[in-house]
Amino acid sequence: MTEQKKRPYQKSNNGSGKKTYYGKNFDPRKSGDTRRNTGDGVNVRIGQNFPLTIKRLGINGEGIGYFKRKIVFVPGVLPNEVAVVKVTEVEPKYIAAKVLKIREKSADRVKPLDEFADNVGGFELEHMNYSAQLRFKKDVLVQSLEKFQPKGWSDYDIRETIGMENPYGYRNKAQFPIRKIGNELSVGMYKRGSHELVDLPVVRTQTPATMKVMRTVRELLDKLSVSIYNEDKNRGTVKTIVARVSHTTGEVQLTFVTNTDGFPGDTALIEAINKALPEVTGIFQNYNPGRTSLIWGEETLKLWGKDYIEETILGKIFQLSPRAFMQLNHTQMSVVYNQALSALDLTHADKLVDAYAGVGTIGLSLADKAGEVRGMEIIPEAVDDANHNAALNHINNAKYEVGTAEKLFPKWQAQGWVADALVVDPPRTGLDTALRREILRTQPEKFVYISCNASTLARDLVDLSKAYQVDYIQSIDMFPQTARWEGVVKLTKRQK
Ligand SMILES: C[S@@+](CC[C@H](N)C(=O)[O-])C[C@H]1O[C@@H](n2cnc3c(N)ncnc32)[C@H](O)[C@@H]1O
Repeated sequence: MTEQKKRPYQKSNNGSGKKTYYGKNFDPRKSGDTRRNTGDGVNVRIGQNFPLTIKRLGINGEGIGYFKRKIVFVPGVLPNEVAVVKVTEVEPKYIAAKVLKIREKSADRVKPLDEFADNVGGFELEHMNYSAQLRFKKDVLVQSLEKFQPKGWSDYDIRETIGMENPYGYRNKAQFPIRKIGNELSVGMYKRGSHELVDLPVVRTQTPATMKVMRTVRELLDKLSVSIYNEDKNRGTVKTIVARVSHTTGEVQLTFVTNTDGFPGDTALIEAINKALPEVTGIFQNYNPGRTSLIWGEETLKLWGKDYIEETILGKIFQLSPRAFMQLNHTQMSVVYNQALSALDLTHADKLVDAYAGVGTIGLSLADKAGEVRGMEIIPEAVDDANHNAALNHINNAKYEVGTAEKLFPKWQAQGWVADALVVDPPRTGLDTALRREILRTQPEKFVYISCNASTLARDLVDLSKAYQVDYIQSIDMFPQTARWEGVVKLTKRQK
């Protein structure tokens, strides 16, 4: 088979007059062909260096500059900086590059507290001072609105991002793979764009409690010679360690994700954990065999201790089993829910729908302000937890059902249960088209959209703004030091 046939993805004229075919993973350095005319007359090759002025940050926190009018993405740089960069990827629509040297530094640049921040994912903004990070999060929203242009967007009241007093130590769950590298155990995160695991003794965005458990468990696994997963051979037992702490009680739930059904050495390990870490109140095994990009498998077994940890949110208690979803930042989660509460302005006559409910944290927190609450969620265990949490808090006016928002919302309306108020909190993909259509058809009086993706929010607002006006958008920083955005939108029905 010829080279062309193997890589039929995209064509490029490499300047020689011949057509060359490049695949997604094609590395021209290995083929000896390093020149790329990217189809727009811009000749650039992988490995080429040039100085670049950074104009702004993109939605993933990467710096954006232009090389001969072509967009260049560079992680780790800030607006107004001038950097010498080296091209790592050339694509028809963009160039990717890495920084070699920063010639002119931004006044917003700070030294990251996490020394590995430039290397592993999840710390995209740690080199930027915190007030600049908050400005960036407002800007991400503006960029998305500018791109999709929902009705009236340029007049939206976009409020200053609510940040944290201390933008560190907020992550209440650590989920770290573990591998044996040489004679050492590494527990941490993968290097950006690679499969190289970096051992992380300190991660400043994590709560100290999760890191203490992580590091102590690493030592105990080593001391007791517990079998560790070897990915190359697809053998061994412990793959991932998950530690989740309750902000309310300080209790830690510990889960070992394993490659094997059995867990040799677990009795001695549990005994040692009990002695060294009294804050661990429940230990679980989740079985997830083989090479897979999914962290969790289907089966979870309690090895020792309590079934749940308990968390309090706006005065309500929530029991969390190992797989139950809970926002990672307890402090900012309360800010988001309070924002939703004040934007909804519920009365005891209101029927409220809590769409994309997880374990019911939003609807149950708001239940005593509403007449009735119904929620839906696609994960059956989460729905069981939501109904269980309703009973635990003596909430009699809320019930949760398994199913998609796009199916159940219209079904309830058709059955005569018509919502006065709606809160949606979808995953990053945003609202399903069918749900948007149904919202436009039924137009609940009160409507709040909680979003974790400015881009899909802006897309959804193109539809929703046909019937609703956007009163304001409040960004809330749920993930300091990262580029991730979160916000609450208050929508009001347009006057006919
Ligand atoms: C961003 S989480 C929000 C969870 C919850 N509201 C909270 O604050 O913890 C989104 C939830 O939507 C659920 N989900 C995803 N697609 C859904 C759909 N089409 N209909 C209903 N729920 C869905 C996910 O399982 C997940 O629990």
